[in-house]
Order: sequence, then C-alpha cells, then structure tokens
Amino acid sequence: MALELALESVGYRYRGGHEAVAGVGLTMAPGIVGLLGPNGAGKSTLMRVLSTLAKPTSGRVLWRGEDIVRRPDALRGELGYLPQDFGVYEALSAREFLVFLAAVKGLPSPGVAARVDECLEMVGLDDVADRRLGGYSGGMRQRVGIAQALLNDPKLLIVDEPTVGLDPEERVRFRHLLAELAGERLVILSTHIVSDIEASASTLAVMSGGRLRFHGTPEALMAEADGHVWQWTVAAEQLAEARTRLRISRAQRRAHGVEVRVVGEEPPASDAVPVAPDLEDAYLWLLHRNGTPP
Ligand SMILES: Nc1ncnc2c1ncn2[C@@H]1O[C@H](COP(=O)(O)OP(=O)(O)OP(=O)(O)O)[C@@H](O)[C@H]1O
Repeated sequence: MALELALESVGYRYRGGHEAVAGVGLTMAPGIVGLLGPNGAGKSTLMRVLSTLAKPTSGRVLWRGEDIVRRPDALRGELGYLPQDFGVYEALSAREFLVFLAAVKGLPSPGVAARVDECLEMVGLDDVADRRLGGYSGGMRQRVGIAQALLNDPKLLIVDEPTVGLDPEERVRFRHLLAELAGERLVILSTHIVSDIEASASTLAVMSGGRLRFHGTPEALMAEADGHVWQWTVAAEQLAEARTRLRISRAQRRAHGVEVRVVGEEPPASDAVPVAPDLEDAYLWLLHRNGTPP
C-alpha cells in the first residue's frame, strides 16, 4: 500500500474534558507537510496521536491503509519522531548517544556503527561526533534529534517545533536539512513560524482551536487572501495606534515612515496600495478573517 497517512475525523479530548483536537480529516503523501498553527492550536497533541503516543478519542488514523491503533507496530517500524521536548545526555558524545538509542530502538547490532555514521553525516555532525553533547549548541542538539529519528530509515518523519530556540543561522541550516531529507519520505513539520516552512513545504495544514482550518498548497492559501492585503506607509509615531486597530503582518522602517502590510476586509486608508499576498499575510488572513472561530 502506498506511503500515505490518512486522518479520518480525528479528535483528542484530554482527561479533564478539554478537546485539543476535533474532527481533523486529511490525507498526506510523501513530501514535506507543514503543520502550522498558533501556540495551543493542538499541533503537539495531534503529533502525539500520529506517533502512536496517544490514542485518538474519536476518528481514526490509517498508515498505508491500516488503523494505527489496531496495528501500532506497522507505523512504529517506519516512524522517526523528534518531540518538542527532546533532551540529550550531556556526558555522552553524539556517537555514543546514537549507539545507545539504536540499541534502545532495537536495531540489529551488526549494522549499528555504520548506520550511526551515516546518520551523523546526513545531519552534518560527522566532524564533531566524538565531542560531548554538553558542549553542543541548540542547533547541533536539534540535529542530533534528527539523527536519532533517522536511525531506522523512517518513511514517516515527524518533527514537532524543531526550530524553537535556534538562532537565525541554525534555523536556516535546519530548514535545508529537512528539505534534503524529504525525498521519498513523508515529513510532517509542525511550527508556529511561517518562514520555517515557506521554502520547503509542498502542502500546508493549518490548525487553530483544535480544528483544521486549511489543507492545500501554499499557493492555494495565498490565493484565498487575494484582495485582502495592502501596503501602506504610516508615520513612525502612529504605528502603535495603527497596530491596535489593524492586522499588520509586517512593518519595515524606511526614511519616510514605516511601511506596513495590512491584512483585512477593507483597505486601511485611501492611499494604501493593494499587493499580492505572501504566505505570512495569507496565514494571518486565514486565522483572523470574519467567520473564523478562535
Ligand atoms: N495534558 C493536557 N491536559 C489538558 N489539556 C492539555 C494538555 N496538554 C495540552 N493541553 C491543551 O490542549 C490544547 C492544545 O495543546 P497543544 O500542546 O497540542 O498545542 P500546540 O499547537 O502544540 O501548541 P504549543 O506549540 O504551545 O505546544 C491547549 O489548549 C493545551 O492547553
């Protein structure tokens, strides 16, 4: 059966009664799927359901056509997962840590050393593989996180908010790495930062308030915001006031004032110029347009 992850009206309700995910239905195929949503949207909860760490309380998830609750091992054998709160053992080197995790994951020991080398090379840590993890930067630790997720050559790679805490350079490097890994895999990358996925995701799924608000290509999302984005220049001292009444997706200081991009139903002023939406504008429009529940 094809590499396909199908979600059928998936919901998850925490014990206290809070419904963190509700009625999510979509089918994902190989490539990078960007799962985008503000904090609290339900992304991490959904990632845990897809990784078989939590069972959906309603609906079902099919991996290659098989229900992942009934047959979790079919998915687990092909899954690589980098959770949001991934931690490393600081006293170990990257190589030691990966050898340890390979044993825990039950990889057959004869091939482990070579596979660890391959994974270290894929994430660009082969030169520093024998240094203690305690001395690694945040970005290097995240790359160790990806390396451990790759040990079993997964067909489904799930990474939850991997760029949190990384500096801009590490962020860019990490994005490139994920793009290289996509190939014949399905990579699900959850984030609340549009720029994490705009260069690499072939498909977007946008969540807010536990629900799926959009599923499709970045181009289709941008098309939805057509006619709702303007560029406008305000005096620097008026920016704070403008922010209280307008949705501003970006502001850039110029010699003659502050150039802002405004997203909304109406132009902010008669001298505002309509512009083509970019992904950041379109995401803001989707989350806040009239009729979108919180
Ligand atoms: N263990 C829990 N018990 C009850 N509610 C929870 C629990 N974990 C998360 N929630 C709630 O479920 C909702 C979704 O949380 P989730 O962590 O899945 O969102 P998220 O999109 O990943 O956001 P973040 O990036 O902040 O983690 C939030 O309202 C959160 O408060």
